[in-house]
Amino acid sequence: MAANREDQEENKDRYFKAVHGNKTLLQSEKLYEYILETSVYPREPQCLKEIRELTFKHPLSPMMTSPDEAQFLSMLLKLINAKNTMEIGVFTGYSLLATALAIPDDGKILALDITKEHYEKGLPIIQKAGVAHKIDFREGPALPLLDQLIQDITAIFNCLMYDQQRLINYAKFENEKYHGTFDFVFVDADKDNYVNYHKRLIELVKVGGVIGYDNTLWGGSVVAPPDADLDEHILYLRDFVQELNKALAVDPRIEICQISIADGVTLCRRIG
Ligand SMILES: C[S@@+](CC[C@H](N)C(=O)[O-])C[C@H]1O[C@@H](n2cnc3c(N)ncnc32)[C@H](O)[C@@H]1O
Repeated sequence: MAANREDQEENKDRYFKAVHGNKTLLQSEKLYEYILETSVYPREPQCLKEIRELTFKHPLSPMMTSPDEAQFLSMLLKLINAKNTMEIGVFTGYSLLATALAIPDDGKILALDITKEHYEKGLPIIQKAGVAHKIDFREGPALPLLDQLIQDITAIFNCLMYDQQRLINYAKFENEKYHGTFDFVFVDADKDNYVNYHKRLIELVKVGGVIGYDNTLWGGSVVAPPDADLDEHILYLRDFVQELNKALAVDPRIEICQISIADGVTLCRRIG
């Protein structure tokens, strides 16, 4: 019986690690499990649970946004009344579905991912949840897609300006044109491009809007000593995450807040 209980505990531990990977910075996995079991899973909508369970079978499942972070983002979206949103890095769609559920019925999510392959796995669940109409998924590397978006917005404003230039104050319009339209942007993709994303997103998010950068503590590696024995992939991206954190800390156009949830998420509220 005792051996059985030990086996069960060991299986539980193995399951926990397989499922959650390194998705917590908490000292104790038991504490993390407590948070999930007490506050997150009992409140998790059935469709999110389905997409989570589907994703756990995927070999890349540790990439999924953690359920406690998704719950946090969902609350944040409601607090700021977000309606027009963007997500960079969709994977199977767990954080995307959490966003789609949190915004109003006429809300929008521009969802960018380099591949549609994983999104297509989660899509039937998103459709069944009745929120697919809020999602505009675009496949491709996000950086050129953002550049195109900025070009399109500029072209629309230029047309408007041409039509209306006798009626409005040109200088005022010129200032307004980049003042962004997005209430919220969640970035959870290629870390080596985060600084490049920030250069674009700061134009696209509205003043008062929020950009959330995921993985900004990068498994705690941001404070690892130079001779630490880190995985090559972690080590390579750590420099980019540190560079981003430094850049955000001194950017006068935003207020920031580093949230120590999951792998760290930095919220940036545009103020200018
Ligand atoms: C950490 S996963 C996103 C997890 C997702 N937020 C979730 O809740 O499951 C990162 C995603 O970024 C995508 N990605 C990587 N590089 C990209 C790029 N250059 N442009 C767009 N998406 C990219 C990957 O295809 C992957 O789906």
